[in-house]
Amino acid sequence: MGQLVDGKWTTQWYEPDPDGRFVRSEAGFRSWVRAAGEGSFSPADGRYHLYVAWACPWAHRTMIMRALKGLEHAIDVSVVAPFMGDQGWRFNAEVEGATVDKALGGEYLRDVYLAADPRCSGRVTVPVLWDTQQRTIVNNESREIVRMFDHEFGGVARRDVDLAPPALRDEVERLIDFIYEPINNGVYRAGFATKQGAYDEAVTALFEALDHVEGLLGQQRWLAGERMTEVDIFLFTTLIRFDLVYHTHFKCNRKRIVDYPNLWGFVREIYQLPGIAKTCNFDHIRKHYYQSHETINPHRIVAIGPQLDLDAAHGRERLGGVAARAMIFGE
Ligand SMILES: N[C@@H](CCC(=O)N[C@@H](CS)C(=O)NCC(=O)O)C(=O)O
Repeated sequence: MGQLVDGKWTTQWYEPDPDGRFVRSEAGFRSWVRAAGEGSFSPADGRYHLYVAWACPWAHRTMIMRALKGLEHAIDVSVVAPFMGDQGWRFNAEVEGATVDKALGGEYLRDVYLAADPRCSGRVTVPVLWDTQQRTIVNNESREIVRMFDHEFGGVARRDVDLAPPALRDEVERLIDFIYEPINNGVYRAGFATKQGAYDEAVTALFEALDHVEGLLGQQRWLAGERMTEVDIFLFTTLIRFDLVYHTHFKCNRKRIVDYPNLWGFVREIYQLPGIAKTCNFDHIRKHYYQSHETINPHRIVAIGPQLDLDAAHGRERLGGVAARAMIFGE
């Protein structure tokens, strides 16, 4: 684990605030691909390249949106190896499920950042959307990459589905914000806390939010109501990792997701959609978390984890609403 400072790699762990709280830094590349042709990044088949880690919930969001929109043919993907050591994310095609850097051929993910900006400073994170034409990073913030795939690649995408439609847009934004701090980032805030008070604060807010969402998903099929939207993907990528790693490794162990009938059914409905199971690499998820965070797990032992029956009937039809399979795949 490390970061770039003025183009130089430094090996340093996350710096907590004085109260031991984990502080996540802002993504640095924030340009947009625009369908309307404003600006210099326009959508095109084969032009953009996506860098991901199968382990990472933020990268996972973009892989799910790519699959649901039918963008696999248009946006190729390079996958880093699960272990993130002192040198940061690394490409190693000898590890099953990982690839070389197909766009640039470098050894480390930081080489992609340095190709975009030789004097780059900041954390070297996945996901990264790379433009093969201008040879630069367009964006490295998952929320924005998801939105671009959803709205800006219409001419290229094989499936005509909108997961943040105008009538629901404000509600989707509100819900994305609502789940971000206590849930998506909350598991990290619990896991990376270096003082008891910081951990207590994070883990309490996390389970309060999960309890709330459990109640909501007992009344309606999706977070924004009748139909699946982007925010359901954002919740899913945290929940699918929860019982395997966050529960044990990040000490989020008041309950498991399987103990929440509505959350667990919700996870299964999304997991069972065409193309989603193959975006869930449980081997990379387990190895990445348990092996990479030496301060939390110094001997890097990978915990066995529970056996999850993700293919069991999800039973979400009883809530009415729109089945995602019908909405997206017309089945
Ligand atoms: N805000 C970013 C966060 C991305 C992020 O933190 N990714 C993690 C992997 S789960 C990473 O690459 N961390 C490397 C580091 O912090 O050095 C997003 O949502 O895209």
